[in-house]
This record gives sequence, structure tokens and C-alpha cells, in this order.
Amino acid sequence: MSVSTPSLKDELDIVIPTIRNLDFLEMWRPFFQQYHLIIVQDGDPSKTIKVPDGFDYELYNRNDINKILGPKANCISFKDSACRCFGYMVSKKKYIFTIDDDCFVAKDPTGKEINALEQHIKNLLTPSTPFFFNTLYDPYRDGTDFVRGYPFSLREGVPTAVSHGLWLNIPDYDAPTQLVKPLERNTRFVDAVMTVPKGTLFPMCGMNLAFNRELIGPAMYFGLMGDGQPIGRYDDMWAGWCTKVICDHLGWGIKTGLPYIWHSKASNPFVNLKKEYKGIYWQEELIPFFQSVSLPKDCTTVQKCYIELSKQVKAKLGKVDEYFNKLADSMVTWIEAWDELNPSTGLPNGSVK
Ligand SMILES: O=c1ccn([C@@H]2O[C@H](COP(=O)(O)OP(=O)(O)O[C@H]3O[C@@H](CO)[C@H](O)[C@H]3O)[C@@H](O)[C@H]2O)c(=O)[nH]1
Ligand SMILES: [Mn+2]
Repeated sequence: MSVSTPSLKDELDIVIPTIRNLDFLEMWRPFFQQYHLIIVQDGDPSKTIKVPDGFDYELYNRNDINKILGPKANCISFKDSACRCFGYMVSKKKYIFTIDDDCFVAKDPTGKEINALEQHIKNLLTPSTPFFFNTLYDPYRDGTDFVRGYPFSLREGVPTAVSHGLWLNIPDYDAPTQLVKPLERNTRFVDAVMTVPKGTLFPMCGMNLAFNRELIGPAMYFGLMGDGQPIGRYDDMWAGWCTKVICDHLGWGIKTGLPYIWHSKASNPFVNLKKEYKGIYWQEELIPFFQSVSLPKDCTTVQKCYIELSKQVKAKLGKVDEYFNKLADSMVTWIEAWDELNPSTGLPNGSVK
């Protein structure tokens, strides 16, 4: 008999970056209506974003971000979905779920509508297993367990910091792949949740993502992207690589797999190529950098890890491109702004006063 999942309705905010009206919320109403929304309006702040009636929300546009952060607002991207991380910073809740406004409710193979948020909550409230791979995947799901040979000393698992969901229909492909496979759609529903093993990086997509903000929030900086920047569409990737090396260091887990959402809109591959192209060759240097990152033992909080990481970015990636010196400085500004808005966080191993 499966245990019901707590709604966490007073402990979770839903963060939506947007440049459009939010009619997509109508489809999510049964699943989202009881939650508080944080809408980060990108682009022209004079534009009015329509939010369907009945939702409890706060909305921040660029003027609000500038007013709240002052000069530190420069670390928040403009004209890129990376702006969403401002929502993580101003939230006061323990958990965050972030979703794009072109993501809709998907159906499982039985035709049942998927409550993506409920699955993310299940993923976050059950432990992760980064130190030893369970071949029956998530051992904490109903109807499965650890398999023979799995060390009992590791079966307690570790806290789950991130739950990374997937997408039916339009997959999150990079521009070159979109260009060569414009009609490819993801129709494969894989009924699995897995922990990303320790020491392994992964491409974190921000369109269907949840995390424990009290644990890993300060690492979820989506970088300097969009207007005035040489790169875009690497916001979630950067945050995912920083988050994964910090989770590995602090002994927390990241899960990927269920839940699926239905991603409805393929953004323009040519526009995407212009945003991504530097990232496509820079990442051949970024990945070895993150694979080689080692954080000192005295980095016992996410903030300390992140500041140390920013120093290593400056020392080792600054020679790849001047952009990484700017990004390293922005990483520090992000932490300063985070701590200003969230004075009680930053205790050892993510504990909160
Ligand atoms: O300038 C912008 C553009 C868009 N947004 C909002 O961000 C999300 C994602 O936008 P969209 O769905 O149009 O773009 P995708 O290519 O599908 O997004 C994928 O790439 C990642 C960006 O790095 C993103 O997380 C992936 O889903 C929507 O909510 C737009 O309204 C924006 O705020 N500013
Ligand atoms: Mn999209």
C-alpha cells in the first residue's frame, strides 16, 4: 500500500521565468493552485504578464530586481531564462520547483495525467544513493528495494538535494542536434528514477527541476547569460555542474528521471545556435575542469564551497576566456546577495538556525 506524499504546500515555492502570459497554468491548476508562485518576468518590465485568476503569486520584473539588489543585480541575467535564479534567492521556502511556461501536464503510458510536482516531492523526500549504484534503480520506490550485493552500510542513503525531471515531445536538445533532427520527438516514457553517481557530471536542464533550497540553494546560480553576454542556454548547465561537485563534496544526492512534463515548444535552432556556439567548444574545457575540482575539507557550507569554486574558475578558466573572470566575480556577488536576503542560511552542511 503506497504511502501518500505530503503536499509541502507551505514549504515549497514554484518559480517560473517568463516573457509570456501564463495561460499554461490553467492545465496545471489541479496540481499547482495550492502553491505560492514566484514569477520572474524577463525582458521589458513595462509589459503586463497575465496570470490566470486564483493563483497566489508574487511577480518580479527587472525594475524590481534592480531595486532589491541594487548594484548586485548585475549578477542576474537579462533576456535569458537564467533570470529564474532570482526567484530562488527571494523565496523563503525550503523547496523550489521551477518550470518553463511551455511545459504542460504529460500523460503516463496508461493515459493518466502526471502530477510532476508530487513526483519531485517524492524524489526529494527520499534518500539518494550516489556511492553505490542500485541496478533496480530507486530502491525507495514502492515495490522495489536494494538488490543482493548492495552494502547494508550504504542502504540508509544520503539527503537528496536535487530532483531532475524529463520531457516528452520536444527533448532538450542543443541547437546542432535540433538542426539535424528537427522532427525528432521524445515518445519514450522510462519509468525510472536514478541517483547520478558520485564523481559523475550530468547536463542539468532547468525546465522541470526541483531542489531542496535549504540544502543547495546558494549553488543554484544560473550564471551570466543573455543580454550583453557571449553565451546563452548554458545557465542550467553551469548551475548543474557547480551543484553536482558541491553535492559530491558535501555528501548529498541528485536524482534524475521521473517526472515527465510535456515540452510543447521547440525554440528556434538558429537563434539557439547563436546563443550556444561558444558553450559548445568551451565545454570541452569546462567538463575536465569540473571533473578535476577538489574542495578543501574546511568548505563545510555551500557558500564556502561556492566561493572556493569561484576562485578555481578564475584561476583555471580565466585563461579560456575573459568571460570566466566576469562569471567568477558574479558567483561571489550572487553569494553576497544570497546571504543578504537569507541571513539565516550558510550553516555547516546546509543546516539552518
Ligand atoms: O529571454 C528569455 C527567453 C525565455 N524565457 C523563459 O524561459 C523559459 C524557457 O524558454 P523557452 O521555452 O522559450 O526556451 P527553450 O529553448 O525551450 O528553453 C530551454 O533552454 C533552457 C534555457 O537555458 C531552458 O531552461 C530550457 O527549457 C520560458 O519559461 C520562457 O518564458 C525568459 O525568461 N527569457
Ligand atoms: Mn521550452
